[in-house]
Amino acid sequence: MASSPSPPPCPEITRNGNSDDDSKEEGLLMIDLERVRKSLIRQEDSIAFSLIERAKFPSNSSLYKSLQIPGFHGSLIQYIVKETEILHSKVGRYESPEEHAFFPDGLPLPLIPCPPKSPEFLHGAASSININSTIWKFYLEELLPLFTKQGDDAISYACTAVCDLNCLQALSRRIHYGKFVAEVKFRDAPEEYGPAIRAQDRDALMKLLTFEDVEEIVKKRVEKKAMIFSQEVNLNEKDDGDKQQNCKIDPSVLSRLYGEWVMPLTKLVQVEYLLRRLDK
Ligand SMILES: C=C(O[C@@H]1C=C(C(=O)O)C=C[C@H]1O)C(=O)O
Repeated sequence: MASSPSPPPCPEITRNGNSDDDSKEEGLLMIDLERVRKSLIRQEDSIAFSLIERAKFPSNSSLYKSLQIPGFHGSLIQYIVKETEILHSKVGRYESPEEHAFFPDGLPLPLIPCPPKSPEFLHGAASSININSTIWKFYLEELLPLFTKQGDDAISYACTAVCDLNCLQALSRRIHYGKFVAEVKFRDAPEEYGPAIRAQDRDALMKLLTFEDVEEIVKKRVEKKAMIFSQEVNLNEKDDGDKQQNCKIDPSVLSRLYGEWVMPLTKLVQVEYLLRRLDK
């Protein structure tokens, strides 16, 4: 990945995190966790819509098989994602600590000027955490078969791949947002996290950062969002029919996606980040 200039901080968080007034800081950091959670809630919309868009196309499995492209070894999806990331890197996408490439090796530096440096919100170790290879694998192998119809239309591979790219990027952004979640949790209670970090105790960290009641709410909310966002909208109420049946995507897939992958992987990112949070 491009190494300079250094990434800008998350603007929402830094505004409050820069306070040097200790008496105010505690209250502000509580707000920060709320802000971070708000961002996660907004990202649910992006994930739900990206899956609904991908569900327009059949599985189109040829897209994921190796094929002959001059100068490239791999599948069409790999080619499209890799080339897109090269372009995005040239315009500074990966200078943001919220963005992570699926093919980070050898990305070009930005060709355009980047915003001026400001203090970073995350610990420097954050940039070494990238679990996109895990996200890539579960998305292609386990998630796609759950919400796409089996079949190959032979004509819309490129459009299908663009939808896959949007899904992958939305999932990656959400899961790696765990770095920000972990940072605000640490700043909020360094005395609780400190001993577990020094002992490099993964289980203790996982316990500290887990809120099961929040996770249950998240699963219910994403299922409801999937149902509302993917309904056919009719102006005549009598044409509404069975709302659940007319969905473009099975709403329970969203709840499963969050329960089995998104939240466990967000927590994995949080643990990985915290383990390095006190590194010098
Ligand atoms: C993200 C948080 O940390 C954990 C992970 C969650 C998630 O990924 O949605 C939800 C609750 C927590 O167990 C949080 O506390 O909001």
